[in-house]
Amino acid sequence: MSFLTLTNASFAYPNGYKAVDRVNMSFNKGESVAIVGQNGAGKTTTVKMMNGLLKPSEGDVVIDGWNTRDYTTAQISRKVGYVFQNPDDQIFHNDVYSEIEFGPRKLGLPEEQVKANVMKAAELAGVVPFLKDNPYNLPYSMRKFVTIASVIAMDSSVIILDEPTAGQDLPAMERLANLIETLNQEGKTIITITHDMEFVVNNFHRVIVMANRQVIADDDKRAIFWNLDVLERAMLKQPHISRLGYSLGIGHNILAIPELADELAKHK
Ligand SMILES: Nc1ncnc2c1ncn2[C@@H]1O[C@H](COP(=O)(O)OP(=O)(O)OP(=O)(O)O)[C@@H](O)[C@H]1O
Repeated sequence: MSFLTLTNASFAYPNGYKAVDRVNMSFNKGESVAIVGQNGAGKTTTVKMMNGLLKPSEGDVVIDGWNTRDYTTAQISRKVGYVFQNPDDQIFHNDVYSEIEFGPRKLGLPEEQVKANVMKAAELAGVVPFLKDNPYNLPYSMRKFVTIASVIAMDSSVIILDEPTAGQDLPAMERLANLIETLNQEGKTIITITHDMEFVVNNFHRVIVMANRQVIADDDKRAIFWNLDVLERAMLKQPHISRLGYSLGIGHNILAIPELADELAKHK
């Protein structure tokens, strides 16, 4: 049985706008999944239903046997952590250490465990040198890692990263890749929302495509990035290497540079 399941889940905002319409998706432990689609497709609304920040107007969201209707967001955050798109919507402490320790402390973990969780999360996110700093004295890109650390410190089974690559440089992208791999290896499910198809190719296995408030495809990344009909419907582009292969008329399933090199060698 899946760890997290959305069944015909819809959500309408208080102004009546239906942002998500009968979405079905499910996730197992240890998966890495990217949710992609145009702005306004309903991605953020969907993931906010996964950690109880929003409760479905219709349908169900069930996490590890818990229907989110029956639990508070604080209770659900033990199982599913959500890193906000904008770190400034999440940060509310005056120093990085306090920001990261807030979650595990709220869980009532023993003091030693809180410390261990904070240090592990801070190391993975690369924020150890800034633990005493005020988060608002750090650049935006580093504030994002502070919020990632504060969710990792909760040790939830599922971690959702909403647009983690926005404004990040190469070392930061490497740090992100490393933390995703480490958490996946620990059996955690990592779900991201992103517009960065290279980030998807390099770090995720499965891709869910949303368009116009619904899921239009859910498959292995290779199948998605070579389904040109789905990409067109969602107004998405293939990753660079796939596009190059496509325009050269070779390798109708390639995603990575070594695969393109192999194909080119065959055509010499
Ligand atoms: N609080 C709100 N009240 C009313 N409508 C909202 C609210 N928040 C979002 N919406 C609308 O719901 C739709 C879906 O928004 P959502 O943020 O889920 O999309 P998204 O796919 O995540 O897009 P983005 O990539 O821009 O974050 C958008 O049209 C948005 O304007």
